[in-house]
Amino acid sequence: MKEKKTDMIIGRNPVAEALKSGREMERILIQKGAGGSVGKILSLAKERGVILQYEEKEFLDRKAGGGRHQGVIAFVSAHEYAGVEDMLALAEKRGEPPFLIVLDELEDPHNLGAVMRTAECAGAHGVIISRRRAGGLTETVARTSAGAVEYLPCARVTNIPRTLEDLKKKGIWVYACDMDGETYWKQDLTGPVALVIGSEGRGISRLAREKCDFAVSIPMVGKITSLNASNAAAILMYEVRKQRDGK
Ligand SMILES: C[S@@+](CC[C@H](N)C(=O)[O-])C[C@H]1O[C@@H](n2cnc3c(N)ncnc32)[C@H](O)[C@@H]1O
Repeated sequence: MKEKKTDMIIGRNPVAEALKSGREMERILIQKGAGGSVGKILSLAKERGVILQYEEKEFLDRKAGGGRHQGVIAFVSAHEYAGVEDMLALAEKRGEPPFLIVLDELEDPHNLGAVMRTAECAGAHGVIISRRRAGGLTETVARTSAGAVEYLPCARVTNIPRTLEDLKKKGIWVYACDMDGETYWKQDLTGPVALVIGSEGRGISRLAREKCDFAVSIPMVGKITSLNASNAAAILMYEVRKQRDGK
């Protein structure tokens, strides 16, 4: 029989968001005596009939590999990745031009989590990551995203340049986010857009860059040569939001 894959979700906020999103949940470990916002998690879990298992702090520490669990750990079915088609369908359902983020082999799970969080808040329709380098939607990503992974479609693709080519064929304008580009507020980002963000060390690969229609840049006036990838992504995603909201 095929074994069902499970993931752990650690911490109050991510577990609460997973419960609210309706994600299939096997059980939740609760630290004995934990109070405060745990009450909300308990009522959400009871509403959904999720099994609650009360344990001592040391037990949760062992499971989480440390004390960062805030008294709550959930076991959920492994994350299912979306396809680019699901993102386009979501855009259509919302009656909006597609708004996608493509991460060209970002490596730091904290950056991926932060991008997922901002993308969800800014109303993007999905984040596309590379199967080759990115570690996927791990527990660290889920926690850093503050639960955004529960709501925002994420697709894993084997070849980013080919994916960019496919997006262009679907009428989406592909923007390389790069230090060497046109100042971002001078660009019209109101149409169907995919923002490509490069990796922490290498930036956007040459092959991916060649597939981009435009390059957008956030002006750099200090001595440091680039912004953190998730910060750059956040600025550009909110420029799309601002332009789309007509402000
Ligand atoms: C840490 S930077 C990569 C730096 C890398 N050493 C390079 O030279 O490309 C990670 C990514 O964040 C985005 N980024 C950082 N600063 C940016 C800026 N000023 N304008 C546009 N995108 C930027 C780009 O997508 C970049 O590839």
